[in-house]
Amino acid sequence: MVLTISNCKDMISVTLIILIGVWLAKVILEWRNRRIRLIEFSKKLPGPPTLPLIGNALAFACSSTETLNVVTSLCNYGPIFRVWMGPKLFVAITDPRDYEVILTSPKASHKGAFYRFMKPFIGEGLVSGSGPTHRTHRKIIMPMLNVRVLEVFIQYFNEHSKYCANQLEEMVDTGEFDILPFTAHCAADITLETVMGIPGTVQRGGYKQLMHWAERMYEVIHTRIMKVWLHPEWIYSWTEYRAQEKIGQNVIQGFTESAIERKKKEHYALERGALISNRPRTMILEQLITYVENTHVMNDEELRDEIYTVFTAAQDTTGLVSAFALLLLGMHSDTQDKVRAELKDVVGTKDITMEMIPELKYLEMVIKETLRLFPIAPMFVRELTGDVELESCTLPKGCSVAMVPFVTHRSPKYWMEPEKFIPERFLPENSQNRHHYSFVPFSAGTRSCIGQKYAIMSMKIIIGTIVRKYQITAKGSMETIRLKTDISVRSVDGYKVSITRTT
Ligand code: HEM
Repeated sequence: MVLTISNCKDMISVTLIILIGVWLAKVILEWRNRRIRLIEFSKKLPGPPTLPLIGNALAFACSSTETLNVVTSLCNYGPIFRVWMGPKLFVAITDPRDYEVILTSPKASHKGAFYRFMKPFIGEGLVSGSGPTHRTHRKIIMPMLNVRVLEVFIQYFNEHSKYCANQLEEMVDTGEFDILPFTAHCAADITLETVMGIPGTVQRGGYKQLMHWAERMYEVIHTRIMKVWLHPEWIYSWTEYRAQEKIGQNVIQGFTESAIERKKKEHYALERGALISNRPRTMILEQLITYVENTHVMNDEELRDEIYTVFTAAQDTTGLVSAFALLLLGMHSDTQDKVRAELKDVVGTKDITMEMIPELKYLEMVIKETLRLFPIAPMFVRELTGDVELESCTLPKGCSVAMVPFVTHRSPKYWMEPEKFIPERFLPENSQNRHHYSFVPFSAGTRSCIGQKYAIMSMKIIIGTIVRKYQITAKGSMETIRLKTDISVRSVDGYKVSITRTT
């Protein structure tokens, strides 16, 4: 038989079709087996009754004021339980021993699928990305927040905190007001300066659009995560949320790109000697540009997403936790007096220096206690890339694991009088018998917060500068603070305080 070219082509096509068919069948079979395994495993766990197709999704389709109540009440199913969000299995855990296993396991370093809803705003930056690119970028960015760098940043922490305290002058003896806009704008100026390397003028009324979207973005992301019918792209793209997302994306990306362009021009001008600066190039964006120009390890898009990720991760959190801490100090005047006495002792009337930071021990306990009661990330999720063995069971590959610090931080199993604000519980002698992972406001392990030192330092200076100058009072008590969540934990009624000058 003569083998013609067309015969040959036919044979190749048939072979290709067979190979693709075999590969497809293998993929489908593996997927089916994985699903059967997940379903069988889920049957062994306690959890709320499920509906066909949507599972428990309706329980989460609630308002942001109800989300934490829903999650807290689900935790009554025990330290490990299951929830189905449509086709996705979530195993929720609240035991610190299980946190330790998950947070230190290389098979649990992938962020859950829902983090992809953050991508329109922060791309695949450190918070939302996973895999080898994430590991490389983390290795590059983490050392950029070292002590030597923080020594340069402290000047900006002080400068903007003092501006904030001066702005509060106009609120003295005027009655109740919300302190969050003051601390949030102060934190924004600090982060603009130290992360982007550009003058922070939010407290002077600058960057209004950016600030609006920096906050609104979390509400949009949270809504999509919680409402399972908004997950498919073909539905979401028809909604008002997508239209809003586009506007926010343009503002955020436009702002970040122009900051990068300015800094790149500055970088080249300094290289050419056309510009002279007496300041070290330590702001995160400046460090990153120098690194990328030398190594070409990130493209422009990655650089943009990483820098905005660090900006928002630092700004939203430090402003919010400072407001919570001031609210709590307003409700606990004895604690506030102790903080002020320590500040008088350690700092006097000077600026807070690097050497003074570790000496502000009581203030640190106040910040930790605030983070215990109001962990900014009330829950974090990992997707397992392999089986992981806990004490009680083996979690199967492919399931999502939700850790719930909001519940663990308030559990009577690990904390005495958990609903009370008692900073002294963080004294070394009172912490000895506590499991290390019972307090995880910054997460832990390979995906822990890279800005922990920056955060504690900047918050000590924001809170310390305000408390030195003003006596704060707040009505109500811990029990009366109503909470909502839009990724972060927030107070429904704001952070209402009154201030008078300290004598
Ligand atoms: C009170 C302040 C802060 C709190 C409570 C906090 C908390 C957290 C938590 C819980 C995570 C893990 C989130 C998850 O697994 O989904 C995280 C990650 C992260 N944080 Fe923070 N953070 C704070 C401040 C900061 C600051 C000041 C920066 C930067 C200067 C920063 C940068 C980051 C980054 C880049 C990640 C992602 C790390 C990774 O996955 O590799 N954070 N933070």
